[in-house]
Amino acid sequence: MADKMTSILKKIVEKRKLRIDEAQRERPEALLSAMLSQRPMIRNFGAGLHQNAQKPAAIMAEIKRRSPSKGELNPDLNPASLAKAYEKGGAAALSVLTEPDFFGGSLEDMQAARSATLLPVLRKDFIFTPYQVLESAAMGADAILLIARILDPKRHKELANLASELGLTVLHEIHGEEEIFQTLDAGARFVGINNRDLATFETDIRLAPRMASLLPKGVIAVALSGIRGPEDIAVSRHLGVHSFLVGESLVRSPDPEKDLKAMVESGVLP
Ligand SMILES: O=C(O)c1ccccc1NCC(=O)[C@H](O)[C@H](O)COP(=O)(O)O
Repeated sequence: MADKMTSILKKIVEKRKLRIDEAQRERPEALLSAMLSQRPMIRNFGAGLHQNAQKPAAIMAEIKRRSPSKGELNPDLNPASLAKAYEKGGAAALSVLTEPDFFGGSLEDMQAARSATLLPVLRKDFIFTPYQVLESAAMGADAILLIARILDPKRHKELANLASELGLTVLHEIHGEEEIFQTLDAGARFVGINNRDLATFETDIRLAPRMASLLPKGVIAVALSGIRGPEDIAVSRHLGVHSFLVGESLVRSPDPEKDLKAMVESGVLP
């Protein structure tokens, strides 16, 4: 395990280890492998993401009940109806938090959201074991998140390779420049740049465009965290990032379909 984690990440990972032990007792690897033949047809997660200023913004709309930085966001959230609103609002994909202890999520939330729409789904979790990658595929995810900061380079590559063998797309998350090499070495095609500093919880929406300019051509940058509305999307697009992950502002919205539409349509160049 990488020794570059903030204290919140350490806490989440420690708790996750206990949950993985429980899951392995409940659904051993052999069972997950058997389930693979019955998983739903994989949806193309990467197809909707882009870095084209002329297209509407590509937005992964997130489903999360609470977070360490903001506490309860929407305790009454219904994953299926929120997913439908996101689909109508023009989401490129769904991102569903499945971590239970800090975000109130579950694999059931992911499955309910996915079944309600035709959108591809990212399992948003803290993944650091091959078991979790297999579990994601068996439980119907189309894509997984791999966070560079919680992985050492060897494990990062191993998990990315396994995901690809299982037909899953990987969104690689980085925050610091020093994580770029590790991520590219793991074969990244989609790199999520987290605008939120997980040591302080401060967000800076200019971070993603700055870091995106350091990525090689052909790698798609996705701005993660802290996007509050169409103005933030327009600023980021002006600075060169056109794909986004938006959580809190949509989850708290009284009309997520309308708000998402406004974000999707924001900052398109004529
Ligand atoms: O959001 C947190 O407090 C947090 C703390 C520790 C690890 C991860 C955390 N967030 C996960 C995310 O990456 C966000 O859910 C995602 O980028 C969406 O961000 P936002 O639009 O600001 O809700």
